[in-house]
Amino acid sequence: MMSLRNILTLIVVLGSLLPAYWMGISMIEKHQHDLLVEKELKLANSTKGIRDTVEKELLFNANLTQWYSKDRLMVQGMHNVLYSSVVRPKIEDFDELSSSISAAYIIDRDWQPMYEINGSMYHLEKSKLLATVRGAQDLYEKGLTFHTSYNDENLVLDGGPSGIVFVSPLLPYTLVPEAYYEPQGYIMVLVSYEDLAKLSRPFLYQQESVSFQYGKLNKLGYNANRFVTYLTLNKEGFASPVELTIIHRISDVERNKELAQSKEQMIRIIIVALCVTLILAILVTRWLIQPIKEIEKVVRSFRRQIRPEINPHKYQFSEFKQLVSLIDSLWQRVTKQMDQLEIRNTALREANQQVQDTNLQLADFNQRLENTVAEQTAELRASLAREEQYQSRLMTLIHFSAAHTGVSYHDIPNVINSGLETLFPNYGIRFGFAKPDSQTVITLTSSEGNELGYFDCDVLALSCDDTILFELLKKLLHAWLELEDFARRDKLSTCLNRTAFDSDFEHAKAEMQNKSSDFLAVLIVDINGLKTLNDNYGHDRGDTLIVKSAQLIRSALSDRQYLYRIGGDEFAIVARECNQAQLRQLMADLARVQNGQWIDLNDDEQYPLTFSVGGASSETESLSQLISMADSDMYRNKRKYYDISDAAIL
Ligand SMILES: Nc1nc2c(ncn2[C@@H]2O[C@H](COP(=O)(O)OP(=O)(O)OP(=O)(O)O)[C@@H](O)[C@H]2O)c(=O)[nH]1
Repeated sequence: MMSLRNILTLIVVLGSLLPAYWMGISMIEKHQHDLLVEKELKLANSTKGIRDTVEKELLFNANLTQWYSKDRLMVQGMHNVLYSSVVRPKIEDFDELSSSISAAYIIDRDWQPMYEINGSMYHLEKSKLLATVRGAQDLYEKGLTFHTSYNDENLVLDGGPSGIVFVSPLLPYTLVPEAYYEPQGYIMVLVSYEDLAKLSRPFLYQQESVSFQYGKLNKLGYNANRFVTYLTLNKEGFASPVELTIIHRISDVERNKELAQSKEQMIRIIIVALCVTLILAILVTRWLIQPIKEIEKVVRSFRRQIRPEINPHKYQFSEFKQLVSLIDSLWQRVTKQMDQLEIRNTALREANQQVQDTNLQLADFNQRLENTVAEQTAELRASLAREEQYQSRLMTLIHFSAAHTGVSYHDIPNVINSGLETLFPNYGIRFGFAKPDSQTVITLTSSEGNELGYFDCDVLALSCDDTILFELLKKLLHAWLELEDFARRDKLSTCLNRTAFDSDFEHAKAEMQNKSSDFLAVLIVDINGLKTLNDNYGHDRGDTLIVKSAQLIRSALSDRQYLYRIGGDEFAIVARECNQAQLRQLMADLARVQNGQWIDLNDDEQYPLTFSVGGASSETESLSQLISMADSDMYRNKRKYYDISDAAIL
């Protein structure tokens, strides 16, 4: 932003320089115009000066010529030995009187050259000039002066080769018009153009020249560098007026140089005038802006919050004094009000700080409250989700436990495992009727001690909810499996019953056909002499025999070999992975376990516990023939038993 000081400086400087500049330009233009006029005037004056000088000189020379032609001593000296000695001094005086006479000849009445000044009589005698001037004899006899031009370099020894010639007859008489005279001789004066040009030199600039032509030349074409004037010299005693063409060759270079020098001088003067004006303008500006600078100082001081020292004598103008005084009073009022405002602001800042502190505390409290609410909400949401998931799993469990209808016994593990995968997808819990080879087996046992099935499950890995859910599942399954087991169990012997045998044997055959097991063996066991015991000691004793027989048979079996009571005193064993050799071993074991076995009838009576065993393995028999072959084998062994018994009794 421009300051008032700069604008004022600009106005003063421009206001003073611009008029001076315009005035200077106008002066230069006027001066140039004057110079051009002066140039024309000088040119005209030069030409006039040349013409006047030449005219004056020629007139002077003509006068001298005529005057000397009437000098009595010279006329007498022409043909008089006594006076002849005065001719030369006379002619020498003549030469001294005129600065422009190039040569002068004195010629006798017979046109014989006699004296010369700066000439050659020899050459004059032979020159055309002499012949020419002789031709004007009738003019001489009238006492007139003849004039012509010459162009012969030999006629003037020290001077120009061309010029004007004046010839006047030497007459001892006073001239009377229309009278005839007899010339006593002739005086011939040669004025060279070169000498006339020397006389014109003061009127010429360097590189300018002037030349002369005898007569009036009208055929000169226009040339801007040439100024032509005509001189007509008419004098009493001349045969005719002398006409001379003066050709002044002008040099514009020199004249323009003079103009340029004059213009340069004028410009210098104007520049000096402009500088002086500028200095004056600066001085005036400094004087004018002094109070403005003082006001600026005052304003800067106020801006720095410092009250300046105000000196009224530094201001030339009363307006500035009033302005500074006004600013000072305003500043005092503003300072007072600012102090009051500062006090209020301090109070407001403190109040604001308190509000901010309170707000911060509130914000902190809100934040903590929000965090607590968010945490509790998240916990609640998670709890609800867990509850929902738990309920969903419970519902799954309920649906699962309620969907037992129509499931065959051998499909039960598949159904249970499917349910386990749904309920405990992350734990890999498995269920089966066969005991797995694992460290984490959980056995499901019936209320009567029968093993209903096996879980392969790491209970410790289960979460609290999953443990509860698993226990619930176990209980539900326990009820289901116990019911199934009850249906498959013979009450008396606690062995599996005939229904279970039919089902299990069909399942075992199916496994064989699916190649999931190598061999299958079936054994038929029939108790010996049950009818006799029943008949003689009652059914209770018979039941005891059945129960103890079942216990003995079971003691000989492994985990993969199952015992079934398929008739009153008849049992069946289904043995998986059992070839012919293993079958023989099992039959041997069954024979071994019954050795020395009996039941007590009373204190001193016992009844032998024996049974006949027959078996068949799929290694040697077809599956469809296994039971009948085992049965046949058992009867064969029973007959052997009785044969041996009968033989012993007999
Ligand atoms: N105490 C008792 N007897 C039964 C039971 N079921 C069937 N019996 C009897 O068992 C007897 C079987 O007779 P048999 O087939 O001749 O058998 P056995 O007397 O052992 O003769 P062998 O088989 O040839 O050795 C019948 O008298 C049946 O009444 C039962 O649950 N309890």
